[in-house]
Amino acid sequence: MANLLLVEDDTTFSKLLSNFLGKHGHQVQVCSSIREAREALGSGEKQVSYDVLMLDYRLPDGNSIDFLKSLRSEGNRTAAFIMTSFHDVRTAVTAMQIGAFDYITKPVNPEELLMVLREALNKGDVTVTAMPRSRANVKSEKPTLDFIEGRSKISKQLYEYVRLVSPTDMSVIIQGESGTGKEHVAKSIHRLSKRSSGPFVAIDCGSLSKELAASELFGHKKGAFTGALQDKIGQFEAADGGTLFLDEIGNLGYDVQIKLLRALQERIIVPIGSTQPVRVDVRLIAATNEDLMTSAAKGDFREDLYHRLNEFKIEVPPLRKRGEDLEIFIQYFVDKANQELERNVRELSREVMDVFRKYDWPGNLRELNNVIKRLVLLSKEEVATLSALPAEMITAMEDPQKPAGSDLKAIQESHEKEMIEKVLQEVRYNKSKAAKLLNIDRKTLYYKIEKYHIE
Ligand SMILES: Nc1ncnc2c1ncn2[C@@H]1O[C@H](COP(=O)(O)OP(=O)(O)OP(=O)(O)O)[C@@H](O)[C@H]1O
Repeated sequence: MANLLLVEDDTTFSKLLSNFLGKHGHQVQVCSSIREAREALGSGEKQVSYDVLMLDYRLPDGNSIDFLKSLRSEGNRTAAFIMTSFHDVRTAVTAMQIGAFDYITKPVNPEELLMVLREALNKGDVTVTAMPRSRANVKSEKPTLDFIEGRSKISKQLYEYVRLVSPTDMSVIIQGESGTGKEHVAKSIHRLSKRSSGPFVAIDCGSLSKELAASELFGHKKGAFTGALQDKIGQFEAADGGTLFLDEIGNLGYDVQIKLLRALQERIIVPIGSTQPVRVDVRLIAATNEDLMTSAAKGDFREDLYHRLNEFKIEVPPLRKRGEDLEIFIQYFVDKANQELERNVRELSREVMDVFRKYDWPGNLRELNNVIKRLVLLSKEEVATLSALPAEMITAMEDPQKPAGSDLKAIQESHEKEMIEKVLQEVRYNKSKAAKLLNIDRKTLYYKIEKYHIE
């Protein structure tokens, strides 16, 4: 039996859901707003712990992504998943970056809900999936080989770079949208490196609170701060002789960035509260889904650290640009889901394949994996048909405006480009004036002019 916190403002739906989950032996605390959820979670000594948080995306007093973000920054690591209507899927994708375990689309399919819940319970809280993903790795984890490279030109180039940089000791930045497989690429680099018999330690910087980040990375001495009840080894030391993978590195605070730079330059770290430097031999791989150059230009990320990390950069392409790979990945995920869920789906109907080819997969491989898992779970026959896809996905495909209108990033960028061009014309290409009017610094403006090929 699990202890669940359900935050959902649709009372009919939350009643249905809690009855259903109750029948499956779970205890459900229902709240209809963020304020109520905060009360239910308690604080300090009165903190109540839950096994899983189930959050509706839109709530009367805010959205659950911001809510989860603030919970994570307060150190709450309870496994969480978000329930959202199809139109919010992109937002849900960002939720995964901040440590939501998964998302499911509404209307919620009961079998799918139980599957996601089971997986969340198996993984436990995100201390087990994020940082401790590293702790489990401390003893030289052999990265799993359960991945495929793909055959498209862009994938071939990706793995050519991987093979090129692996044997060196260069720091690497892996850049790519959420769910494209950056961690997989990092593991491949480790596996092909001279350090492969050493540990591969992965840390999700997005789920580290500001207060705990330094201690997680560099360790601390007993009594260094309230709550430091004993000495703790940081992940840098845990990765000694191997590879340290920092996912979502852009989320590290400025102070930690300074310490990180020192660790990279001098190959020593100093645990919090200690005066004793510790020598470490670690190769660093960092992943990001934002452009660190822009963050550096904006002053959010230290430029010196950026250059130190950027000895080699690898771009992991979004799924929509991987062409023929889509089919290979579909087959791979169908086989995997058949095995996991004890199903026997041999193929996807032509209509399903059509939808898959037209869809632009904002959540990339992770989203494809999730959609296929659901499809396989709901398909009792050998051929999976449209009926097992979320209805909203099909509607979106039938809407001719959809492909052009759904890529939020593309829309944003095109607006940004238009605005920059307009302002530049207005000030007769005086870049200082333009930067002032656009409320960005000159460096960022130059960067964007280059990025958008503005003449
Ligand atoms: N080459 C691959 N072969 C098979 N599965 C893959 C491959 N790359 C990624 N995946 C699967 O896709 C999902 C996302 O991969 P991964 O976590 O590496 O992405 P990411 O880019 O690091 O995500 P995030 O930006 O959220 O940190 C995982 O379930 C992973 O197993």
